[in-house]
Amino acid sequence: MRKHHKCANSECKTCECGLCCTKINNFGVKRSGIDILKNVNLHIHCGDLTAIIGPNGAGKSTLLKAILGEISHTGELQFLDAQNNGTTRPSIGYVPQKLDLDSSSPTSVLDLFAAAHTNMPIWFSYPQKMRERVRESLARTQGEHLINKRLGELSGGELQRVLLALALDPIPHLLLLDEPVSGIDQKGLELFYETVSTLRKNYDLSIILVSHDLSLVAEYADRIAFVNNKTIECCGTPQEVFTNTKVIQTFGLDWSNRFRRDEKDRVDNALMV
Ligand SMILES: Nc1ncnc2c1ncn2[C@@H]1O[C@H](COP(=O)(O)OP(=O)(O)OP(=O)(O)O)[C@@H](O)[C@H]1O
Repeated sequence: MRKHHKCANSECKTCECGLCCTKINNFGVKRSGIDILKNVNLHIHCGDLTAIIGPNGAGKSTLLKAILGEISHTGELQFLDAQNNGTTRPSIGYVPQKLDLDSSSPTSVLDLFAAAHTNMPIWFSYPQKMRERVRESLARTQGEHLINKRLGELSGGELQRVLLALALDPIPHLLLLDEPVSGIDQKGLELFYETVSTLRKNYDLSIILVSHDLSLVAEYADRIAFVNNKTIECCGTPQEVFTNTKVIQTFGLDWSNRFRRDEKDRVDNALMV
């Protein structure tokens, strides 16, 4: 049983973490009358990083948006605490794949947090307490120094860290991350995976991460769900998923071709039992 750190579920004071669970039961999504997802079932335990992989257009982002309630779906989203009591809906933090920002806007990182947490007009000077809270939030993702920066001047990786800190304030039951496909270099991506991995341990977070980087997924994910043909075709540990025939066929997985030499070594190490 996983040792209790600090449960992501604020209502769950005594649980041994690893026992809270978010259940996606029989999800279906139609867009413009066409099925995008059908019969999707997934259970996510707190403290687990679950990566969603699949070919382009398979429905990975659609699944996140459906869980978030941004697009309508059939089926049920259920949160069960350690005593197996269902709550109506888990609280959800979300980091989108991209954000369209006006680079000339004067809005700062502090303004963004203030807008999310208060209804103070942004020309007010913020109380010291608010600044401290924002600094603390940003510290979770090593972003304290970004507090006074304008959003438009943040790099892709910095913006991702700010959005991650915002999604964690307050700590949600479930954290949804849609990995950016552009704007972040490999080093920035690795830092992001490391931060996410540490956060899930420290806060026993349930995390769903849509990813396009199979080697980082192999290294950091506890479980992987493979979305293909409108549903989850296979779900399990990295080793189970990356040795699944459908996954191998879909990604043309010949490790020696798919990954650079150094990446291949990392994947092979991550897959070793
Ligand atoms: N508003 C919409 N109306 C109709 N079809 C849509 C709409 N939005 C997305 N789709 C379709 O739904 C399918 C799934 O899209 P989605 O963005 O979820 O895929 P994805 O797996 O996240 O892709 P990628 O890896 O390229 O980011 C695609 O075929 C897409 O064209």
